[in-house]
Parts: sequence; structure tokens; C-alpha cells
Amino acid sequence: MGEIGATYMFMQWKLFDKIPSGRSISYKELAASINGEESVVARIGGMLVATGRLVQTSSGHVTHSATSKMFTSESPAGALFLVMLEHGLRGYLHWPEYFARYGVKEATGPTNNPYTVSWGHPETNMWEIIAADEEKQRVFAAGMRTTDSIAGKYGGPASIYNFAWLGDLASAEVKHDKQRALVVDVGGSHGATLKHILEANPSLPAERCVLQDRAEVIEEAIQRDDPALRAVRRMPHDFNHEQPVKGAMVYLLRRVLHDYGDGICIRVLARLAEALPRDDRRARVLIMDQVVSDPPSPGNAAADLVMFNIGGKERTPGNFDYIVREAGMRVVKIHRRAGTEVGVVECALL
Ligand SMILES: C[S@@+](CC[C@H](N)C(=O)[O-])C[C@H]1O[C@@H](n2cnc3c(N)ncnc32)[C@H](O)[C@@H]1O
Repeated sequence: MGEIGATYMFMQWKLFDKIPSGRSISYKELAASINGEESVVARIGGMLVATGRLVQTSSGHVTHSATSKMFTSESPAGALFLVMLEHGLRGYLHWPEYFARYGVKEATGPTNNPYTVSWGHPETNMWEIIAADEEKQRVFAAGMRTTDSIAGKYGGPASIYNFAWLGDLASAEVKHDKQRALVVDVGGSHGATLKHILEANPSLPAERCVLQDRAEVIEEAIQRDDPALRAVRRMPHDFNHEQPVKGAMVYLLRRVLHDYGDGICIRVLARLAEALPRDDRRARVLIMDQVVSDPPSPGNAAADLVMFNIGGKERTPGNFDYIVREAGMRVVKIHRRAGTEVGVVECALL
């Protein structure tokens, strides 16, 4: 517990950034950099030394350990740690307040959930709470870019679902409408997922891929100007509204639907079902999320409780079948890869 608090505060003060690489720094200098008392920084730092997160080089002086650089502000892993604290732990501490206010009921969307209660704005949409604070917005998007979460042990989309057929289609099919989008990543954040798919499938033309997200997230993606994504069309779009890119071969929703209750998911999926081409039965909506087993694995249960806090949930195959059918589609197959809880739910028109 103490280590969590100490890590959180050192991150908030960006003190991990201030420890020079390969050298030590005194608590006195760290405290001066935040205009604080040395004794406060020394006591909190002492916790990090006690657990091995930082290394004490001499009395009152510390340096990085093998693992502490992951908590510097440019590290996606550190950002994910903050997201888990603010979306998970912070929400759990506010469960008594949430249940007293709403009864023992699931929140079903981005308002009136443990997360919004924890920030003192129950009625505000959680995405607005994030967007209102530039640092929160940056940290959230950075957390979504962790290597593990894109292509590591949780399995990137291209390691679970084979997108190669889209590249083949682009190069081989003379008659195919070259204007037609091949992949639309809906709620794709800064595009790390699309980048991973493009790297794994070099024959997939980037100019026929579309990245959609909330306007402020797309603006950040444009500012980041990742060379690998320059040809990708980046488009602000609210997925609650009609899908503006019609007739794409694949609409991808990665780690999006688990943020919401069934009603909102059905609406979002129905927008995509409407946009699927009627003239090509190969077109798909792909949902990439955890697939919950019965009983849930520890990973399933942990992720599900974070989602509980924001009015979402991780889903069983039966849960997916229900929302997909209600949106006017069918589940063709759930793709799994051994060793990960994540799956790709392949959906097509009925
Ligand atoms: C959990 S993140 C997942 C991001 C990305 N798909 C991934 O797997 O890393 C959910 C994304 O949905 C976006 N989002 C939330 N509400 C949205 C809306 N109404 N329209 C479009 N995107 C939205 C968020 O900005 C965020 O980037």
C-alpha cells in the first residue's frame, strides 16, 4: 500500500524524471525542485528504497533501480499504472459512496459511475473529466500505448486475428473499389493498434486505413505525427453517431465496448452494422476485448472491476452474442490465442 502511495506521489511530482540516468541525486535537490520539505521527500523516497524501487547510494541520496525508469512521465507502462490507480483503486475507495447513492446496481455508461463519483462530478461524462485535464488526457492516451497492451502478452490484434486477407484484397482485386476503406479503427486513440496492424501486414495500404476518435484525441494524434501513420486518414468522430465512412471492409473496436453497458454497445454496433457494405459479404466488424471465462480468470475479474467503475464490463461469449444480435449482426467466430484472455469477436451482417 505504502509503495503504491509513494510511487503515485513521486510520479505526480515527476521526481522519477529528475533522477539523472546513471547518477544519484539527493532528497534535498529533489525536494527543492518541487519547493517542498526535504523530510517529506525523504520519507516517501525511503519507502521506495525499502521496496527496492529506488536504490540508495549514500545517506540521503538515491538513484534509479532496474525498474524505476518505467515510472518516468514518458513511459507508457508508468502511464498505465496511473490509469489503473485512477480508474481502479480510486473508484474502489468510492464504492461505499457510489452504492449509497445508486443502490447495489451496475452503472451502465460514462456518467453516474464510481469513477465520476470519485471525482465529485457524478453526472459528468467520464471522457469529459479526462479531456478537461490535459495531463489526464495525455496519461490516459499514453497508457493505451503500452507495448504489452498492443502486441505483448495480451496479444495485439494482428496476433489474434489475421488481417492478411485485406492486403491480398488490396493488391489482387483489380475490380475492387480502391477508394473503399479497408480498416476503420473506431475509438483508435493515437493509432498504436493501426500501426501494429500495418507493421504486421506490409501489403495493407495505410492510405486505405482510417483512425477515428474524439476530436481532442485525434488532434493529439496529428500533433504526435508518427511517420508510420502519416498516410492514415485521421478523423474526429463520435461513435454514437452515424458512421461517416461507409462500406469499409473492417470496422475495429478495440478495448472500446468494455467501457460501456449493453445499451450503449448495441447502439455503437448498430451504427457500424448500418455502415457495412451490402455488396461484399466478407466485410466484418471486429470487437477486440477480453473474453470472460466461467469462472473468470484473475485477469478477467481484475479488468472487469476496473470497467465496473466506469460503467462498462468485460463480456462472456454469451454477452457478446447478445449485443451483436441486438445490433443486427451475428458472431461468425471468436478468435483466441493461448495464454491471453483477449479475443477478437468477428461479426458479420445477418
Ligand atoms: C480504452 S481506449 C482504447 C483505445 C484503443 N482502441 C486501444 O485499444 O488502445 C477507448 C477509446 O475510445 C475513445 N472514445 C471514447 N468515447 C468516444 C466516442 N464517443 N467516440 C469516439 N471515440 C471515443 C477514447 O478517447 C479512447 O481513445
